[in-house]
Amino acid sequence: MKVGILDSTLREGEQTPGVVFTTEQRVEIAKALSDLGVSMIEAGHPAVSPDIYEGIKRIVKLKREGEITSEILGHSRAVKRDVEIASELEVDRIAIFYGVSDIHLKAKTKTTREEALNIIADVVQYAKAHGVKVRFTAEDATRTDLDYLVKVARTARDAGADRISIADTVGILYPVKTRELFSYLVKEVPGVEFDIHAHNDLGMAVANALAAVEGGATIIHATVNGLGERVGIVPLQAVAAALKYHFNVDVVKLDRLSSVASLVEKYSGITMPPNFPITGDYAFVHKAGVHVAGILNDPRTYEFMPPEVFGRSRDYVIDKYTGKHAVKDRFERLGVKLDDRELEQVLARIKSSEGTRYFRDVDLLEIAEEVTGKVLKPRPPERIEAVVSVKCGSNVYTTSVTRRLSIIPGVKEVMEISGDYDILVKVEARDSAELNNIVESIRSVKGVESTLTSLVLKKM
Ligand SMILES: CC(=O)SCCNC(=O)CCNC(=O)[C@H](O)C(C)(C)COP(=O)(O)OP(=O)(O)OC[C@H]1O[C@@H](n2cnc3c(N)ncnc32)[C@H](O)[C@@H]1OP(=O)(O)O
Ligand SMILES: O=C(O)CCC(=O)C(=O)O
Ligand SMILES: [Mg+2]
Repeated sequence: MKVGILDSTLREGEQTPGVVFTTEQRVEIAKALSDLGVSMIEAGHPAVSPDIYEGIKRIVKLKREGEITSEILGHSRAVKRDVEIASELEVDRIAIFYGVSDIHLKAKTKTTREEALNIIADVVQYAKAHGVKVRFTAEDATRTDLDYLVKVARTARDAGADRISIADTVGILYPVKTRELFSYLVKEVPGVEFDIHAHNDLGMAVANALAAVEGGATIIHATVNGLGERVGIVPLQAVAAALKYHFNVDVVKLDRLSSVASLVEKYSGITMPPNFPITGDYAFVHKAGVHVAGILNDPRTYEFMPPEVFGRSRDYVIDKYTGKHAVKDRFERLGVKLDDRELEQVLARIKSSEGTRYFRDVDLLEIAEEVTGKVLKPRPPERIEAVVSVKCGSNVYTTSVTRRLSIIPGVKEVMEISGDYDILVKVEARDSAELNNIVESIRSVKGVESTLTSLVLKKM
């Protein structure tokens, strides 16, 4: 199967409310995406602002120096000045978009269908005359009259575009319809390749992307963590995993997805929910007793692929949903031997402790000590705990920083305090690399001026 990823974190992703990348961040993200192995990077729309222009310039330089290998694209309206700005940067490809549904023609560009075809042909030819590859994007394609959409695609092709992006701009497709649409376009407009740009308004973007590929699309647009206008587009990590699972295609280096996701989380300020596919904190964490008993025998019972493929590891949590197999395993890992009767008693205590969200190892040891009447061997904590003191900038509303800090994964408690620092954050991490990521996330919150991190060495 021929399919690649166009990553649009730097263009569509930066259209997420509240997200702005600095030039440095843009370059760092582009480098990380290239190292990840995406085929194309939509690096931004250079006519939008001087910093985007500068960022793309530096990305193109890295491409020339061999530091970046993905194809670099600049976005552009069907406006000659936009094309000139993109082509002076010597990007590999200019992606020219034009809204082609009647709604867009009427409300935005105020053109007739015929006029729009002329504009598209004219601007695509103009870009080609600058010696650059051209993708034409039919914006709002999925609400466009199908016969007219075919005319648009043929016009762009005849003017020199070798790729056409079919944009589901308001995210209304569903998979069967998507496959039919792409099969039809591939048949009706030979001589070009198609991209799918799927928005996630109805939560079907990944499914639509796969359906488009079945219909003949060869490039999927995605963003890291699914960033983009409104609710965003196809999340890179989910679609990459789906392509691996269903078609055994490696579109990126899967074991690097997590680190790129963390990087974009840090720079975008948009935190991944813990239940986010593949790279969310809970993507490979199990809970129900039946599930844990299953995975202890064979992880395939409740995992579609091993977490190690994605550079992650498996875990399970203990609360009232737990069963004897999980508790037994947890105590074995802690090096504590309990007989069946003791395990049953521990389990009964866990189940009757209303409202407890997690039983950490230290809590389990405490219960086991009560049940057995023995002092059990204390052991070093298997998770690193730390306290991060945070100083806010002047004129910053501390409570708004507190709120933002409290949703960072790994943050367990946030307190506003008096004294040299303004906020105290208790964090918990699996290892020092994860602790470092959490502290970096704290430092990137708007309003945080400085931090001081203290490791917890012993707790009584
Ligand atoms: C679905 C998508 O996400 S497509 C990508 C959208 N990307 C962007 O909007 C990038 C960020 N945008 C910007 O920085 C600005 O909107 C700019 C620089 C592009 C244009 O700014 P301005 O000239 O101030 O115009 P403004 O944004 O208010 O309005 C858009 C104008 O572009 C026109 N336009 C919109 N789309 C297109 C297009 N694809 N081709 C040509 N003209 C277009 C509109 O008709 C309107 O023209 P008007 O000034 O004659 O009324
Ligand atoms: O250029 C594209 O492929 C897509 C443009 C866009 O972001 C959209 O229509 O949603
Ligand atoms: Mg879009």
